[in-house]
Amino acid sequence: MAAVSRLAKLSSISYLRRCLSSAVASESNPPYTSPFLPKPDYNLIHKDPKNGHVQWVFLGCPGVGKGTYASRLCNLLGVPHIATGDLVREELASSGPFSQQLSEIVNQGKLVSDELIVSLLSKRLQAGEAKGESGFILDGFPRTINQAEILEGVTDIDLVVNLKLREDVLLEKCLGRRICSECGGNFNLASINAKGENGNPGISMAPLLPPPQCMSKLFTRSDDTETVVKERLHIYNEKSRPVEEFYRSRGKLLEFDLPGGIPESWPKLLEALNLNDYEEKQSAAA
Ligand SMILES: Nc1ncnc2c1ncn2[C@@H]1O[C@H](COP(=O)(O)OP(=O)(O)O)[C@@H](O)[C@H]1O
Repeated sequence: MAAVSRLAKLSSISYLRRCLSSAVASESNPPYTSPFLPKPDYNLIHKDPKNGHVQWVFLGCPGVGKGTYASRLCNLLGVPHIATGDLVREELASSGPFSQQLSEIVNQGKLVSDELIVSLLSKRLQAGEAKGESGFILDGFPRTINQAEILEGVTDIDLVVNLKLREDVLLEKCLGRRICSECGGNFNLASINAKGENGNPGISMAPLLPPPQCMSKLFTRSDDTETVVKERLHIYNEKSRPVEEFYRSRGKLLEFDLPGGIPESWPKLLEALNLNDYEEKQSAAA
């Protein structure tokens, strides 16, 4: 973005480098190893995932549920959930210097410049570092090959989860999405019953209804209209789909086809991540 100087770009990228490498290099916390690397060390994740050494990325089309599943995993593993879409919306709401430009970009379903996203992400990491955070699950970043290369230049990502769902279902989910203006909770009013097609099974998802106290405070994201969602899906295919191949070729991509709503998908995702026992132990200890 023109308003962000090249110097600011360089300093934010170097800040990202410092933050991320300090999280990786801490001696008391040896680097986390993903169970999906070519030579997996399944023990590490079961020993103490609460040590914060999770450096994961969630990829997937708009509406697939990156935020829902990434935030559940973050709660389970005790690491921060960093969603660049949330950072963009916070910046928009703050009426700061970029908010006008951002609102035009977001409401057309386009991507914000790599420069500005890296700058917002760097600020978020700086704030987290000040609070003693380590590890992360990134949701919605990287979204371009350039962003993936910047990230690769500053730290090792252990695992990239690619959530997948049919495009007709993605559209219905985005149109049904509602957010509570008070608690920030994400809900969905859509009741999805998509028939099987091309040899693939049908898919059903029950609505994710808000509690009664949120009902009157629900709003729809301004970019969740049919035209804008279709544009976001188009941009995903053009700019973000290549990021899947970027990680696939590095042996870091875990493909996960969502079998249904949260009740069906969450246990299967934990199983795919080798975390099902871990959740049971956590609940027993709680
Ligand atoms: N990594 C990124 N690069 C560029 N733009 C981004 C990025 N992350 C978020 N955005 C902007 O914020 C908007 C909302 O992002 P997000 O909440 O992740 O939505 P989605 O449901 O499309 O995954 C995007 O459409 C885009 O304009």
